[in-house]
Amino acid sequence: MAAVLEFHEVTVRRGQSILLDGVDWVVEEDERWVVLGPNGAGKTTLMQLAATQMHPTSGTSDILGSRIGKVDVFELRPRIGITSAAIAERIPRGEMIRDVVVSASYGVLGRWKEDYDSLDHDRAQDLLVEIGIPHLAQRTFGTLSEGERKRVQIARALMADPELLLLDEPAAGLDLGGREDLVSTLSMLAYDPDAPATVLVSHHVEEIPPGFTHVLMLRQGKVVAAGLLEEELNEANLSATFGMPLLLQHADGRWAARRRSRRASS
Ligand SMILES: Nc1ncnc2c1ncn2[C@@H]1O[C@H](COP(=O)(O)OP(=O)(O)OP(=O)(O)O)[C@@H](O)[C@H]1O
Repeated sequence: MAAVLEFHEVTVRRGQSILLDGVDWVVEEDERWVVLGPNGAGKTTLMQLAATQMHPTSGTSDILGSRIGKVDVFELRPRIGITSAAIAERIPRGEMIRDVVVSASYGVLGRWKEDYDSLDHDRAQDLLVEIGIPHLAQRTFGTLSEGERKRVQIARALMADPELLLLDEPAAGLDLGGREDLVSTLSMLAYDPDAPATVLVSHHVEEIPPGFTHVLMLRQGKVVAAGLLEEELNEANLSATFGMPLLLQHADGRWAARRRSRRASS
């Protein structure tokens, strides 16, 4: 199995701050990773490296078989699908949903004068069906709920048939129903053998979709644990990652965590 992402001793420094500190990480093509960590742990920095938007200060980063720093990243980027709040902000509010999705095949945000052929439109429509929102094709982005917008972004990220899918906090800001809808969509993708290698960033174990296989846990730029979810996602690692004693439950493929009560831990 080929590695789609390979970080070796990756460190990122900005002035006196160390954003990531000696990170080793390998993602293979059939794996679905969740990256967990508290605010400021370095998750966004890690995603920027994975998206080829940043170089390590030291160490090496290989994405889709190419060493970052020695390759034209503009050739790599169309092979990577990304959803993030920053990208969502740049989607024009008056854009029709089918155009938000189809324009990803040209790597543009906001339709201009490109010609898309019927194959592109068919693929965009198929993705909207797969993500569960075909009825929104004629709506404009500005009229959608947060949960609907998140799903449009996932369809858009899949449009160019990427080899690596990066989802930066896709459930942020969703209500309970929206989160559950999104988790089940991501779970469906996780179980699809044709879906790309996927990395999902989250603050919450409740957002881990069934079918995800691996976890990377970060605290203060350092890897606390990385490996198979069933081995590495445990109370000791989660408590060390979030810096407090946590109880962790796992039932029906879903995870839940809460602070261990002081009485129970004494
Ligand atoms: N240019 C910079 N100079 C100095 N420090 C920075 C710079 N950019 C980010 N940081 C710091 O690096 C740390 C990691 O930031 P990052 O955004 O990667 O964390 P995160 O895990 O994504 O956090 P959150 O969950 O809050 O989004 C933070 O403490 C942040 O303040």
